[in-house]
Formats: sequence, C-alpha cells, structure tokens
Amino acid sequence: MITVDQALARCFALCHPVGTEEVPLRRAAGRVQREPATARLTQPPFDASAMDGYALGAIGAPGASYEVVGEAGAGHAFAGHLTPSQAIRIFTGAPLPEGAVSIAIQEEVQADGPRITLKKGAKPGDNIRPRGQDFAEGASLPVPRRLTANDIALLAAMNIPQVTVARKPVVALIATGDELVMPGENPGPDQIICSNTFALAAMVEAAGGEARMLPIARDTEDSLRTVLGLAEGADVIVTIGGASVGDHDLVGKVAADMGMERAFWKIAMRPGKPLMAGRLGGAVLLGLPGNPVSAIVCGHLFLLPMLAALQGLPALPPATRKARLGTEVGPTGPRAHYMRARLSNEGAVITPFDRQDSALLSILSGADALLIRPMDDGPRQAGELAEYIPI
Ligand SMILES: Nc1nc2c(c(=O)[nH]1)N[C@H]1C(S)=C(S)[C@@H](COP(=O)(O)OP(=O)(O)OC[C@H]3O[C@@H](n4cnc5c(N)ncnc54)[C@H](O)[C@@H]3O)O[C@H]1N2
Ligand code: MOO
Repeated sequence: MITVDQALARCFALCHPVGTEEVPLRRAAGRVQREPATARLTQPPFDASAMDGYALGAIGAPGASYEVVGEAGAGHAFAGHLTPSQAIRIFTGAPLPEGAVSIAIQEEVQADGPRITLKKGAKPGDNIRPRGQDFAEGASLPVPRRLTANDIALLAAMNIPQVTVARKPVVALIATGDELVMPGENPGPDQIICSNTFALAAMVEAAGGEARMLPIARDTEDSLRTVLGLAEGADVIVTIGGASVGDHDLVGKVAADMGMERAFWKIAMRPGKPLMAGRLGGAVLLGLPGNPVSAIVCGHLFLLPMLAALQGLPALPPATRKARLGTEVGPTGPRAHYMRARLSNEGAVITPFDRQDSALLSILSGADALLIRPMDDGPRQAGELAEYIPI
C-alpha cells in the first residue's frame, strides 16, 4: 500500500487548474484570485488628519497660540493656505490644508473664541497620515491568493470593483448504498441516514468549490452507472462508500468499466484505507470509504488540498502544527493513524479520544484536531511533541 504522501502526490498529478472568471467584489470572498489587480489610486490620496483637533501652520511649544481661520472635515477640504500663526479646526479624515505641519488633538488644546493655545508641544507630522502611507497607485496583492475578508477591504480601497478568480470547481458527490436514506426521510429497520455527504458538501463550499449532491446510488452496477453519468461536467467526482472489498463494493469495477484510469486504490492510512483515485472522462474521481469519519478525514487530507490545486494554489498537504501529548499513546503498525483529538491549554496539548471507530461522528464533532500518528511509530509518552492537523 502506498503512503499518504505518495497518494496525495498522485492526486495532485490528476488535478489541472480550472479556468478563470470575473466576479464582483461582493462575490469574491473565499475565491482564489488568479490575475493581479492593481490599485487605481493612492491611499490616502492626500495628507490627512488622523484625529479631531487643529491643523497648525507651525509647530509650537506648550503655550504657543494660533488664530483659527477655518475648518476642514472628511470630504470637505479647507481651500486656503495657513501661515505659521494660523490654525484650522480639523476632523479625522479631512485633507490637510496647505501650510499645515502638525495636528494638535483637541484634548491638548485650550480653545478660546477664535484663538487656541497648546497645552502640550506639537512636533512636525504629529497626527498626520501622509499621502500614500497605505498603498500607492499600481500596487497589487500577490496572486494566486485565497481572498479573505481583509483582502476584500483592501481591494475595495484600491477602487477595484471586480477581480479575476478561479472558476468554482464543480464537485459531484455520490453516496452509495442500499442502506442510505436522506435526512428527514423515514429509515427502514435496516437503513441509516446518509450523513458524510453533507459534511463534504460543506467543506467543498467553504473551500471555494460548488458541491452538487447527486441522488444516492443503490448497490447495483446499473444504479451506480446511472448516477456516475449524472456527474457529467463535474471537475471532481467524489463517490462515498462501496470502495472496499465486499460483494457490494462496486465503485472500482463500475468506474473501470466506464473508462476510469486508476491512479491508486488503498493506502496505508487509518481511517481511509480503501481510498481510490483516478480520472474518469474529464473529471478527477476520488473514491472515499463509506464510513462517515473515514470519508470526512479523507476529505480533509485529500479533497481540500486537491480543490486548492484545482483553483491554482500551490499543491501542498494540509498544514500541520505541533502540540504535546496529553496522554500516552500506543504503537501504530503498518498504517498511519489520523486520530480524532482535542486541543487544550490554548493549543499546547493534544489528547486523542479513547474511541476511534470510524463510524463515530459524535467523536468527530467533539474533535478540533487530527493527531497524526506516523506508520510504524512506537509508543509515545505524555508530554512528547506530536504533529496534528487542525480541523
Ligand atoms: N474484509 C474487509 N472489510 C473491510 C475492510 C477490509 O479491508 N477488509 N475495510 C474496512 C474499512 S477500513 C472501511 S473504511 C470500510 C469502507 O468500506 P466501503 O468504502 O466499501 O464503504 P461501505 O461498505 O459502503 O460503508 C461502510 C460503512 O459506512 C456507512 N456509510 C456508507 N455511506 C454512508 C453515508 N453516505 N453516510 C453515512 N454512512 C455511510 C455504511 O452504512 C457502512 O456502515 O470497509 C471496511 N470493511
Ligand atoms: O480505513 Mo477505514 O477508513 O479504517 O475505517
């Protein structure tokens, strides 16, 4: 069986970046900007006041006094030129008038009719935001880049109303199994509710993709072939279940009959051993194991990095961090073990749950990390450093 790293490298080799589209800023959060956009103006476009107070025509020591000759507010410049003995009333965001060298905040000024007197000395440049201190016309964000809310604010300030982003990769999600019914339906006595597809759809959408939840494929070759046919046009086809060695595990066979070129099947990982990947028509096919937690863990380890690569971001494994084990852990054996775990002490300590059966969604829901136990690792003591993936 190949390792997790080898499997991920083969998954990346199947992923070619999707094309681009222009979207308005309001639709750009979470998308991957692919082409640079340059600032159409300099910010601030003028020297501006950072505080409410007085713009002074000259610096001054405590006791210096000035004649107040006008007023400037945000959006309302003062047209005149200050001489050294003059000041104007000024508010935050207002353009600095010509001749102004410093701004005294109003709390540090004694106002008396048309005159002010400084209570504290004023130095050159005090409380002034110089023109261009944020960015200059022509500046741009490095791309490719997944746009955060903060990036969107910067792009807006740059007067960029729309950006060129990766088209949303379309991910067709196909649950398989006669035992499955959708949430809200009445399961028969031998049936359960289809769950992991909902997690995967949420993960895809949070990662900038478009999830298409197809009808559940039943455990017949015909049903699976029909539903796989419905995935036409998707960039990624994710099947869930039917990946193992049982008589009803049909995904590998049916996909092969339909022309899938298989990149691998089975990896040295727990949960997720029966993972499969390949190309089917124009799509990448990722065959996830059916156990709810196995499918979702494989979603974190494989599907999300593949979605990033499809959007044009670097092909990288999930980011890992380190924490100290909160308890001793046993040896691992021939498969790497991704254990549901909880972080404590502000992320300094990681403790895996006792129960790790890959059917336990309640444990997954209580976890905020996957503790990575490498394959063939020995027992580890509490306090030793270990790697984990935040989830
Ligand atoms: N003899 C062997 N049996 C199994 C092996 C093995 O190596 N030899 N591997 C085990 C491992 S590990 C896993 S993981 C599972 C994966 O099997 P499949 O991918 O074929 O999944 P299914 O059999 O279809 O389902 C497994 C389990 O998960 C439930 N399920 C399936 N889909 C969903 C869904 N969308 N939502 C909720 N639950 C789902 C299904 O009812 C089963 O209980 O195979 C082991 N067996
Ligand atoms: O590998 Mo299975 O995914 O352990 O449960």
